[in-house]
Amino acid sequence: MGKTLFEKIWDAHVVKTLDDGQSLLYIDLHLVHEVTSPQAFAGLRFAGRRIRQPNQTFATMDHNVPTDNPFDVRDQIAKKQIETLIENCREFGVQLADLDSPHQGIVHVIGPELGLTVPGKTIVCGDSHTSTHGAFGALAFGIGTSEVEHVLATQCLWQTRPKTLRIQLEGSLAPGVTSKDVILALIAKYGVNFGTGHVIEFAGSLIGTLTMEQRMTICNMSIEAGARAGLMAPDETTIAYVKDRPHAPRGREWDEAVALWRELKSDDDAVFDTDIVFDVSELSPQVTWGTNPGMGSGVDGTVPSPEDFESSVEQRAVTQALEYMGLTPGTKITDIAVQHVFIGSCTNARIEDLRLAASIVAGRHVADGVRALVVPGSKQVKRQAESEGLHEVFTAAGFEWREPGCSMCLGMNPDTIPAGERCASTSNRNFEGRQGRGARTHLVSPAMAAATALEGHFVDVREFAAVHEGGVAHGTAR
Ligand SMILES: CC(C)[C@H](C(=O)O)[C@@H](O)C(=O)O
Ligand code: SF4
Repeated sequence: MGKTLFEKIWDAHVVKTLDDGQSLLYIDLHLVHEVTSPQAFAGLRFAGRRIRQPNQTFATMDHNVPTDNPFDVRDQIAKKQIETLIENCREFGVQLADLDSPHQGIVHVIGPELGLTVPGKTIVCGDSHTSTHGAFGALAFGIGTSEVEHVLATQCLWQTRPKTLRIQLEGSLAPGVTSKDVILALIAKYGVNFGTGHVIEFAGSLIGTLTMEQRMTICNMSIEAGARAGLMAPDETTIAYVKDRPHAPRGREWDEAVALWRELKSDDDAVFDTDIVFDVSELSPQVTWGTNPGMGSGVDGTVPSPEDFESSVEQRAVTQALEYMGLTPGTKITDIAVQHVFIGSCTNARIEDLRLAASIVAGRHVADGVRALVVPGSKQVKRQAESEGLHEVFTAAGFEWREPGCSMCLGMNPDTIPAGERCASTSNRNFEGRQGRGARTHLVSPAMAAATALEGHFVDVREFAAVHEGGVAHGTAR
């Protein structure tokens, strides 16, 4: 019997397996940020240990960074975490994309950008959206702070072998529908737990048509389906993306690596624990109406009623969600007005996301009463966007143009939404209080966020001329 992609990477990294099924995995890349690392470094220091492989450890700061002025950290806890990361990296010899580094940015944006993320690697970070890196055919998952310490000290990690789930994405996306809509629709259909205990391999004919950035958006949110990780087999698009990036292999090492990467795919006769086929051709742009990423519908839909759901557990969850969100069943999604729009986060703050949003707002203006923010995912994304003049398109339209960081994705820095107000957000989580106490988050694609900012309420981006003129085909607008 053949092997799945996951099994190939897993088997190549197992150092030893115990009778109870736990395996010790070798970790190729350990990404670190300021929020989940302080106790881990403190533990190392306490035990008098050093880092096993400092060259395979890379740190950045993102969650706490104020995006109006990164050097003016007003919050004392944030300041302490940022300073502590700087000290820890110095003491333990870890490479750090500091606030003044040209490489600083959201950890899941900079890993791929710098060529740290490559096919076949095992990648961990004390952060759930580490699943993003799976788009390269790397086995990448989030770990807790005590595991961060374990990996720092040993470069290994104990894990139970997850099950495998394949999702075959078939068909092609309509103009204005993006990979963000694919993952939101999948989670809306199957729920936030369907991936629990599994590593998802996204396969099917759609993947080959997507850019790396679009693929990352899907893998980023596989964690919101409950999965341990999301994976996609590397192909020529992956290889072209990685080539010549600062940390990518070079010369003979590159040739050898590419030869191995071309073998990294599930064998034809590989068997998955679960197999799903999902047709994307009829998808509409998605908008979440509730308080988990699975509570969503097409923009052409309406807010559901608790009675539309079968189980009493779901009915209660929906009742509570609608109350928190201040929504009435039957309301058209397009009748929901927003006061804030956030284009950013590790899900959708890469250059293609910004190009797509800019193509929609170009020459137009943000609606009255709407505050709109664009927060590039990294310094590199920001530089690239500015070299293309995108910042001018955004600022002329009334958007704020910020410095890189997690920003409004979560309320750990000054960018928050006031209680009771509504935000169309390109991020990945819409939990209660996620963007600030009492804040109401609606998850959407960058195209939808841009269109919503202009109208002041949700609107079907497929009605925008830019979508049809410039070929805003699932997010590749230039
Ligand atoms: C702060 C961090 C631990 C957290 C995570 O693990 O995902 C954050 O990045 C998030 O998106 O909620
Ligand atoms: S951008 Fe949001 S989801 Fe991504 S790492 Fe930061 S807080 Fe987490």
